[in-house]
Amino acid sequence: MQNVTLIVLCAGNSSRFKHNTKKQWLRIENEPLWLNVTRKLSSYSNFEKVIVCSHKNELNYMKNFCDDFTFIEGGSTRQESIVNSLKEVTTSHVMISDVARACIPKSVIIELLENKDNADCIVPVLNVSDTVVYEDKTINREKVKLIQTPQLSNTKILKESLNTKIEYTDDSSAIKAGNGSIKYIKGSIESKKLTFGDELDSLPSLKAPSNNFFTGTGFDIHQFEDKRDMFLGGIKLPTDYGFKAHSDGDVLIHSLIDALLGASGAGDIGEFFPDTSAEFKDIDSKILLKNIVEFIYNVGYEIVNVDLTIIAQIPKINPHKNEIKNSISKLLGIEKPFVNIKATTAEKMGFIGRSEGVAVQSIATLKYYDWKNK
Ligand SMILES: Nc1ccn([C@@H]2O[C@H](COP(=O)(O)OP(=O)(O)OP(=O)(O)O)[C@@H](O)[C@H]2O)c(=O)n1
Ligand SMILES: C[C@](O)(CO)[C@H](O)COP(=O)(O)O
Repeated sequence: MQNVTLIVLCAGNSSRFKHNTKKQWLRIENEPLWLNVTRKLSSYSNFEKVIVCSHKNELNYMKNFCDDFTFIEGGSTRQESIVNSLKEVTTSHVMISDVARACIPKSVIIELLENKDNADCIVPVLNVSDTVVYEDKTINREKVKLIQTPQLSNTKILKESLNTKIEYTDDSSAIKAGNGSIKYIKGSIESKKLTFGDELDSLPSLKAPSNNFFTGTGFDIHQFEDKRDMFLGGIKLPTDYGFKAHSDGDVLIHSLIDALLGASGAGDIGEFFPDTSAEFKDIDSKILLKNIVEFIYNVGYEIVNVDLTIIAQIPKINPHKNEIKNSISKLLGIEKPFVNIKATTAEKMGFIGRSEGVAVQSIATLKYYDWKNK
C-alpha cells in the first residue's frame, strides 16, 4: 500500500461550462463523470484512502453511488475544498486531481509516484509550442509551462503552505510560495481540463450517456385550513380557504418534487427541505421546485414529461387546469404538451369526499443529458 491519499476535487460550480448539467455529472453510459474519473485514478495505484470532495448540495446524493470512497464537503473555492479534504488525510503524501481532467493516463500517475521523494511537490506540465503574447508583448515561450493535475505533495508541507489567506490556483503555487521544492514531470495532452462548454470534444474517448429513461412517483396530501390563501401548482386559487402546512401548502408542487426526486434516485422532499426548519416556514413552494429542478439538471438529467392527478371534491379544478399547466411547464423548463394535469373527485367517499383536503399523485420521467450530441 502506498503511503498516499488520493483526493479528487468535484466540488466546483461549473460556472464557465454553461450547460445545465455540471461537468462532474455528465454521464458516461450510466456512470457520472466524477465516479468514472475517481474509479480510473484509484485503480492506477494502491492508494491508502480515496477522498471525493463534493459540492454541499450534492454530497448526500454522491454518497449513494459508491461505498468505497470517503466523501467530504467542499468549500467555495478550489483551495477551500483542498483544505477541507486535507483534514481527512493521515498519509505522508497526497495526490490531488481535478475531476475536470477526465482522461489522465496511467503513465502520469506512475511517474508522479516514482518521483514521490524527489521534491515537496511533483507536478505534470506541458511546454508551449505556440507563440505566447503577454500584454501585447511576445515573450519567450521556452520559459512558459502549462501546469496540470494531479499533483503529488508532501502532506505536511502542503497543509502548512495552505494555512494562509492567499488564494492559489494550484497546490504547487502554494508550496513554491512557502519555499518548498517543486519537480516538474511531463504532463499529457489527454489530461486537458474541461472548462468551457464548447470543449466537450476534448473527451472523445468517453462513451455517450445511456438512453435509459427514469421514472418516479410522488404523492402528497394536505388538509384544508380556513382563511389561508390556496396555492396549487404555483397559482393562487380564488377560495377563502387554503391548505394547512409548514410551507404555503402547495400540495401539487410537493407531490411533483417527490416524483422528480424519485426518478433521479435522490430521496424525498423532507431530505431537502425539512418541515422542522424555520427557513421553510410559509415558503412559496415555487422556490422549492425551482431549487429541485436546478438540482435535477445539475446532476445530469433532463425532464421528459410529468403527469399529475389532483384528487379533490372541492375546489373545482377544471377552470384552472390550463393555468396550472402553464405554471408547471414554466417551472420545469419543458413545453406544455409534456405536462399533463388530471383532476378527479373522490365520489364523496372518505376525507377527500367529505371536502376536508386534497391529494395529488404524480409521475415524472427523466433521461440523461445527451452531452455527446450538443
Ligand atoms: N469550490 C471548488 C471549486 C472548484 N473545485 C474543483 O477544482 C477543479 C478546478 O476546475 P475548474 O474548471 O475551475 O472547475 P469549476 O470550479 O467547477 O469551474 P468554474 O470555475 O467554471 O465554476 C474542478 O475539479 C472543481 O470541481 C472544487 O473542488 N471546489
Ligand atoms: C489546478 C489547475 O488545474 C492547474 O492548471 C488549475 O489552476 C485549476 O483551474 P481553475 O480554473 O483556476 O480552477
